[in-house]
Amino acid sequence: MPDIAAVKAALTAQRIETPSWGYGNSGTRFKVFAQAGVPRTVREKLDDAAAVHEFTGVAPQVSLHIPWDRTDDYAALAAYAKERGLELGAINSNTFQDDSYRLGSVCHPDAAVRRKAVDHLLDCVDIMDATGSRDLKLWFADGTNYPGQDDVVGRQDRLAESLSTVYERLGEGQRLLLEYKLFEPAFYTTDVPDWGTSYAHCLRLGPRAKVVVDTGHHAPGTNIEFIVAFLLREGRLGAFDFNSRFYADDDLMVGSADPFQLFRIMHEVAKNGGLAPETRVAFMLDQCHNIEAKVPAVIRSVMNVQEATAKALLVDLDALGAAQRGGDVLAANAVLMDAYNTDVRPLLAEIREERGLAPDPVAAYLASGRQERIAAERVGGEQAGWGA
Ligand SMILES: O=C[C@H](O)[C@H](O)[C@H](O)[C@H](O)CO
Ligand SMILES: [Zn+2]
Ligand SMILES: [Zn+2]
Repeated sequence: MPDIAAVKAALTAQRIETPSWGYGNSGTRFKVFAQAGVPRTVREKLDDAAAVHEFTGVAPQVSLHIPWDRTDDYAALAAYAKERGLELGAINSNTFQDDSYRLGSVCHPDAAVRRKAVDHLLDCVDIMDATGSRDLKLWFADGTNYPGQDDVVGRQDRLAESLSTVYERLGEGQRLLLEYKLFEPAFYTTDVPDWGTSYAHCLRLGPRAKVVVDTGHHAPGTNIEFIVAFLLREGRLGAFDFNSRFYADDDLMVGSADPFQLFRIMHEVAKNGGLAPETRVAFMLDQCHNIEAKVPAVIRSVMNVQEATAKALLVDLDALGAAQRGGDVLAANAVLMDAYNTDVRPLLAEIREERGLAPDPVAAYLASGRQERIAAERVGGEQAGWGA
């Protein structure tokens, strides 16, 4: 049976990184709904991230997205975050919102456009030097919409060349994380469409290049936990972009669409050393709260990851191993389902209370009146959102 003290220690040590853009306005091509109290500045986004950490105790890092979070003094921004108990986490590049990237960025046929994209990526590494961030997170919208539009191998050559230029620039302790995505905004080929393509480029680059698994970026029915287990075995799982979806890259609250899938993923993570600090897997959220209140939604998402992790840590690995070695299919499956069907909310409430936190962070946040306060204070100015 799992050692409860060890389970509690692992849950207390968990670190979940929240996305700055999750606090801003977001939507779809049909509508971006503005909400009262939405941040207007990167510092107000950090204030919201600090509130999530204040109520959950396990969200001390926040990812930035450049240029959405561009500022004049990143060292000062890091100090602002530190004063609020936060660290600036992954730096996300953005080579998908400039007109010159219509036919791609690092894979674009035109060398001048590729140069522009690579210069932006190098700027992001400069920002990492200033913020103390260790991870450069790269997602490319690059791809094609019609057969024949461009040369598949040619685009891979351009991608490899661009990535190696950036990899060479990485400083001490810094990593390059390459995110894949099946489709959107490209609808025929995507230049980094799946884990295999990202993994192959990472192998070619070197040991500090790792794969990002965004849980919304797979074809329906993909066994994501297999990919996670494989990458952990290879030492190439760099990070998660957690969210959930019913159809495509819906970016809904992690665990809201398929909590069993999240549990299966966290089972492979916990079982294969993915929670160990030295493995350096970053657990990030990548979500957009188009219609729901944003800070409570991020708090709920952090709790969903905690619950899936707690269930995964309660798997009786000895019993599971024995059943697997004995070929006892039903017993092996039952071991996992026992853990999954365990209500871990009392355990998590107990851990929070032992840390001086409220047992139910969402209820405590809503009762704090902070949501009403920021809605009253954050009037005027331009609300943050995609592209703002
Ligand atoms: O679909 C886009 C990817 O998930 C990226 O991680 C992107 O940078 C992020 O979603 C912000 O839009
Ligand atoms: Zn993502
Ligand atoms: Zn995505």
